[in-house]
Order: sequence, then structure tokens, then C-alpha cells
Amino acid sequence: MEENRTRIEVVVRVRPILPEESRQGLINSRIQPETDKKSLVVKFPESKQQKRFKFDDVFDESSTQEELFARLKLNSLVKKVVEGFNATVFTYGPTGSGKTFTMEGYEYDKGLKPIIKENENIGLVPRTVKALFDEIKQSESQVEYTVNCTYIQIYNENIYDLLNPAQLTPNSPGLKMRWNKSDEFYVENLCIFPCFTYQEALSHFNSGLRNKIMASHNINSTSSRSHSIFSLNLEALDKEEGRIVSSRLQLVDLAGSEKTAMTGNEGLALKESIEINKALFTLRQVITTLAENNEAFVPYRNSKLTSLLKQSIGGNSYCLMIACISPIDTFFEDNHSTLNYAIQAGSISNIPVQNIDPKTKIIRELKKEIKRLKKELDQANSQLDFLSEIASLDRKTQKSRLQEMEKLPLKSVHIKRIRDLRKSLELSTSFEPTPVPHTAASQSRGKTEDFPLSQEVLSEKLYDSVKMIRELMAINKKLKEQNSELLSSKKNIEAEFIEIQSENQELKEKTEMLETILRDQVEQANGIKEVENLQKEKKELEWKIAQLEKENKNHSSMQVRKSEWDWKSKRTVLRDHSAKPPKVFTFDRNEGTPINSNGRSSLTPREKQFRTSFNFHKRNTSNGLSFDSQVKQEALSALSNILGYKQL
Ligand SMILES: Nc1ncnc2c1ncn2[C@@H]1O[C@H](COP(=O)(O)OP(=O)(O)OP(=O)(O)O)[C@@H](O)[C@H]1O
Repeated sequence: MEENRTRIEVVVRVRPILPEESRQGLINSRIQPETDKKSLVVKFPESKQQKRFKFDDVFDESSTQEELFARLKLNSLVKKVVEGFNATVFTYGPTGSGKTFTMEGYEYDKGLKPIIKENENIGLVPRTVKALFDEIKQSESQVEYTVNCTYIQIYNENIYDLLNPAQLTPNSPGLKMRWNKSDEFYVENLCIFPCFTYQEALSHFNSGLRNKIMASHNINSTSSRSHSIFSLNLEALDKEEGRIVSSRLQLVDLAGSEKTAMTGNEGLALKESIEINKALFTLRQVITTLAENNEAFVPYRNSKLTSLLKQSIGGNSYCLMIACISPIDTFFEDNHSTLNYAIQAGSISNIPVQNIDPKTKIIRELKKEIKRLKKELDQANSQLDFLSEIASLDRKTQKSRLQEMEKLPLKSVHIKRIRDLRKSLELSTSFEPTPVPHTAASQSRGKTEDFPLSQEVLSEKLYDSVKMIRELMAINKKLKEQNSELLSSKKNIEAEFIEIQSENQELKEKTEMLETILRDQVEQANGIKEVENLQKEKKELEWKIAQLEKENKNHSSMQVRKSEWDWKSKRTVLRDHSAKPPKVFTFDRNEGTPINSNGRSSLTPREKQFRTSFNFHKRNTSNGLSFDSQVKQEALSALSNILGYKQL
């Protein structure tokens, strides 16, 4: 893994005062970019003090889009992306400070749709995308690149795919964010579009822009209501080395921080404002935490924006922050705070990492090792050939060949051997040669020929050569062992990789299962609450019914007493005014009807009918319960049915 710690690069851009602002007589008397193009001075008239802020670059009101692109060295950043490093460029600042102008550079019509025109104002996104494709064109021919793009917006803390209009419906809950094994968050089910040319990539960017949510408020007539991230994902396959490198370039236009009193936002716009400020608050928390203490817990997960920018801020990417400033004094507080956060961001370190596919990385190292071993083997073989050739030569030629061999680019140990060999050869020439019997062959070479090496010296040389061959063979064996060790470690890593993948899959499934259980539990909890409410309602009804019953009882006893009184008073009347002997009536307790001595009712049919209807509440029902009890029974059974219980 190639590793180099690098700071987040931070630049500041101060936009010009807009014609509308000039008309209103608004001025900038407090923020002054310095001529060194690296710092700006902020004035505090209340305390008569001023403060200098230093950045990697400072762009004043007169800076053009072209100048910005050139001075930001985005060509170099793009080169890093092509080499396999991730990179992020993001704009930060209050609403109306020029973030969208810096990134897109397009004008917007009254319907808040971009007017796509390629002129000198085009922003960093089109320029950077072009630079990326140019860089790819210039890269080595054996490397094959594939590029694809995605474009998302985070609106009201939901993620939407700007390249998938079907998903941009008003009540859409947005896309889910997931976490992968490389400690990165990613958006699930995003539309990915392959791009073969700069024009293709740009046309996807432009069509995404048309789907972006924009609105107008007091400060900015074309205000972005969401944070948008345009990503270009690269994969480079080196056909010779078989190596795969992947990387990502993220171009981020953040929504601006807003003061509702100044924007005059209400209703939906106010909700948008709150969500924008919440996400930016988390971003500031992340920046402050990282700037103050790299070891502390960083609250990336507190917002979708910071989760997705995790690797860009304090992670494994190259990162460039463009802090935008609207110069007029009205926005002084926001500008001052933006500069403070920009300073903090500038002290955060990232560790950009080249994203080489782990398998291809091992293969690449093994291939390199094999190449080196082959080279050594070739050298050893050529030495062997040389030595055996030398052994067959006359002494003079042996000497000159050994001298030649010393000049070869061999390992020092071999050169030392050759040197020893030559020295011993020289030594042997200073001794009297051992008489060697003249053979026919020696006679044919003539008398002027040098003496060949003595048997003793030759056997010594041979012994040395054999020793050297053995050593070389041992080295060769060792290298082979190392090679097979590397191969087996590669296999282990591959097996481990498969195991991790299956573990990951298992974890994913478990997470999904837990999510389902959680959802069920929430639903169950809602159900229980409903049952509890109904039970409460049932109790109240039972209580009311009991009250009613009580009242009814009182009422009926009063009726009985009233009937008795009526009857008594009637009897009194009968006694007082009838000349006939008084009739004796008994009182039927069930019916409350007076009966005569024959046991018949003393009432006329009309009286009877009246009494029956008057005493309706005392009727017995078919199941032997009183009418009141039956009403109660029916109410309770209806309630039980609602609650899903059996009849009480
Ligand atoms: N460098 C510049 N030169 C000329 N005009 C600019 C420049 N920067 C910004 N503007 C203009 O200022 C206005 C506000 O800029 P812009 O919409 O880019 O702000 P913003 O920071 O993206 O705001 P928001 O956060 O509300 O989306 C626009 O009309 C834009 O054209």
C-alpha cells in the first residue's frame, strides 16, 4: 500500500459584489484579499483590530473561472485520480456566496432550470471532467480505462438519484445508504452511467442539474436546496501487468448555510433551511473534531452528507475545499465563520491510498520477483558457461577472459570469485610449470604456445567452480522456495478474501433480518397500544353501563313505589266515594297490576296496554336476563369483537 499523508488543501474565493447589491448601496469594508494571493485581512472596526487569514490560495473578486481552474492545479489532482487515488473537490460557504457558480458556472432561467452554454464562465465541474478524459487519453497504451458516473442530491436528509427521474417523485423516501467492508458508505441502487467521452459525462451532469431542487429567496434568487455530489468512478486495467486500479473523483456543491431571518424562508423552504443547517452543523463538528484531535470520535454518522464524505475529510482521499465568501458587510458574520472553519479544515490530514485490487497487487509482486529470479538464473548460467569455456582454454586466453568477466555487471560475490580465480591463475604462472607429457595434440599446437595450467591448479579451479555452482544452485533453490512461499501466501490471502466476503454477506443478511424484526416490533408495539386504548375504552363503557344500570334500578324502584302510591290513593278514593262495599285488591309484584278477588286483573285492556309499555324496563327477555342486562351484554360482546377476544 502506497501511503503519503497530506493536508486538505483550502482556498478562498471572494465573489464580486452583484449589480443588485450595488444598486442597494451595499459595500465591502471589512474583507480584503492581499496581493500575495495567499491571505486575506479581516477588519473588526468595533475593536479597531484586524486579523490575517492564510490559505493555500486566495481568489479575489476579479478572478475568472479559467484562472481559478488553472491556479487550483486541478490537472495534477486529476492525474492522481488516473493513477488510482480518490479525490474530492467541494465548495463551502453561506447561501449566495458563489458555490454553485464556482462548480457549474451556468445561468438559471426563471423556471430555475440551468441554461447550458459552454462559455468562459463554465465552472470547475465541466473543466475537471474534461481534464480527466484528456489525462486518460495521454496515459500508457497498455492501460485500459472504464469510466462511469453517478449524481446524487441530499435533500431534507434523503438521498435522491438525479440521474433517475423515476425515483424523484414527491413522496419518494429516497435511496438507502449502506456501509461496505472498506469502511465506506455508499448509496444503494444508484443508476451508474458508463462514459466513454468527456461529452457523455458532461451530458449526464447537465441532465442531473435539470433535476436538482432549486428555489429563490431574499438572498439568492437561484439557491440550491440540496447538497449535490457528482462522482466519476474509474477502473484502470494494465493489460501487461494484469493489474486493476480503481479510483473516484467526487465534485461536491454544498447547499449554503442560511439565516432564516435574512432569507425570509417559510413553510417548506424553512424546513429545507433547517435540514441544510443541520447537515452543515455536523460537517463543522467533523471538521472541528478532526482539526482538534485526530484520535477523538468523529460524528460522521450524524448526517448523510458527512457519512458520504467520510473518506474525503480525514480519510484516504486527496481533498480540496473551496470556501466561498459574499463580500458585502451584511454577511460579515457568516463570512468570518466560514474563514474560521476553512482554517480548521486546512489542518486536517488525509492519507491518500492507491486503490490497487488486492489480488492483482499480489500477482504484480510475484511477477516482479519471478523476473528478478530469472535474471539471476540467467547470470548464473552464463557464468557456468563461461567457467567451463575457460577451463578448456590456454592460460593466456584464460587470463584475458577472466579480466573481461570482472567487468560484467555481476553480483559482488561472483566478481570476487572471478578475481580470486584470476589471481590464482597469475600465481600459478610464477611457478615452474609441471612437466606435462607432450601429447599429439600439444605438439600440433606448436612450441610457441603458453603452458596450459598445471593439473594441481586446474583441479583447484575446478573445485572452486563446482563450489560456486553449488552456491548458485543453493541460491536458486532458496529463490524458488521464496517464490512458492509467495504463491502459497497469495492463495491464503485469496481464501481469506473469500471467507471475509461470505462473512460480510452473512452480516448483511443478519442486518436485514434485524431490520425486519425491528420493523415487526414497531408494528407490534403500535398494535399493543391500539389494544390498550380499546381496553381503556371498554372499561369506560363498562363503567357507564354500570352507572346506567344503577340509575335504572333506582328508577324502577321509584316506579314500583309510585304505582303503590297510585294504587293506595285509588283505593282511598274508592273507599270514600263508593256506596258499594269496598273491593279488596292485591298487588301483583311482578306486573305492578292490581288484581281482584277472582285473581283477574282489575284493569281495563287500555290500562293494561299502557302499563305494559310503561314498565318496559322490567320485561324479562328470552334468555332470562332483564332488558338492561341484555343491552349491557350486547355492548360488551360488541367491544370484545372489536378487541378480537371471544365473547365475555
Ligand atoms: N465569481 C462570480 N462572478 C459573477 N457572479 C457570481 C460569482 N459568484 C457568484 N455569482 C453570482 O452570485 C449569485 C449567487 O451565487 P450562487 O448561486 O453560486 O451562490 P451559492 O453559494 O451557490 O448559493 P446557495 O447556497 O444558495 O445555492 C448568482 O447569481 C451567481 O451568478
